[in-house]
Amino acid sequence: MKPVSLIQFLIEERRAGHINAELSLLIEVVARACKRIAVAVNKGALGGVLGNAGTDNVQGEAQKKLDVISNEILLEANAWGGHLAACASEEMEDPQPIPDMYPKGQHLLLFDPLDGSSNIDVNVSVGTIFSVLRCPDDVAEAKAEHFLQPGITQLAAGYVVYGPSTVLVLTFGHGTHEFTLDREVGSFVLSRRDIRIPEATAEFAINMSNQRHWEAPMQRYIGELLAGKDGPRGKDFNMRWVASMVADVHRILTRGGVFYYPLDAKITAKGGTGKLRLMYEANPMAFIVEQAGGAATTGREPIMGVQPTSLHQRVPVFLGSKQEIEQATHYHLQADGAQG
Ligand SMILES: O=P(O)(O)OC[C@H]1O[C@](O)(COP(=O)(O)O)[C@@H](O)[C@@H]1O
Ligand SMILES: [Mg+2]
Ligand SMILES: [Mg+2]
Repeated sequence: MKPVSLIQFLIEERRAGHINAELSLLIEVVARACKRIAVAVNKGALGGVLGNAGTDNVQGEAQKKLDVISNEILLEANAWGGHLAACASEEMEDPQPIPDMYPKGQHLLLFDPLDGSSNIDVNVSVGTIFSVLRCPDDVAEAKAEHFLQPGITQLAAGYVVYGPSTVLVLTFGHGTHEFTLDREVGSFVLSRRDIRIPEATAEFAINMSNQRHWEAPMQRYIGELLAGKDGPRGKDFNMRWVASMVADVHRILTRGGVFYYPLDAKITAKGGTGKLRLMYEANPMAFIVEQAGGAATTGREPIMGVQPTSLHQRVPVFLGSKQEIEQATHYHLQADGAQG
């Protein structure tokens, strides 16, 4: 079979009426920016890109040099094309409108420029996550409030994993597709069309060090997985935790599995609502996973049904193989019912 490039795929999607020319350009621009990020990540110590930037982001987290570099690459690439009204990022408190000197478009782009920051310095996979929304009509200057749309309204979502190979995964709501970067040619080439996540799995991903802080239904669910063949589930489960959501989700899209970042007492004690960010981590990943036949909830409701109230809002994240996500969500709702 002849290789299908990302550009060719985007043309096909336009012909099928799944996207318009502006969204196609937006994806091309994001993919090009991610190729530049891949080069920076790949240079590592030789490019002087490792280590801390010496600044904190809006969430009070120490920024790595690559967090800042990746954010700048994405902003610069997207400023001029006429395909966007504004960008919002994990690394910026407020959205950045397209400068007045450039034409404005109809789309809003949200991104986590570098996901898995703690893995940068140890040469483990990191990534970029993005989500695309439509800017409401008649908005002269897009502000945070215009981004506050539930995940169900996303027009596109994707991520790029910078691992042994650089891989882009994309959805427009018509299946989830994977492209691998051909470094010699410099283009993304379709490597899997219409990815499917198996409904059942025997592999889970969670940061077990938080176990004692979890809510009772989470303790119960993971306890049953750990009990394996001897417990109520009657089968053994394996565990993986990369600590880069992109890499953990990519494994799930490759061989099935589930990923959990539940609420815990450490988070709630600080008034928090989760660890992962709704608008540029949870929503795009939920869209990608659901389009591949998986499920994505907060443990209580579908992630993409959550009405955002702020740009950097955090939510618990349960996603992956359907049967497990349904079971874990059922335990939470059952516990809520018993309490209420
Ligand atoms: O430090 P922990 O608890 O293992 O958390 C890891 C999680 O945090 C994240 O790194 C958060 O993303 P950022 O690196 O973009 O802040 C996820 O990718 C990952 O799943
Ligand atoms: Mg992240
Ligand atoms: Mg990040």
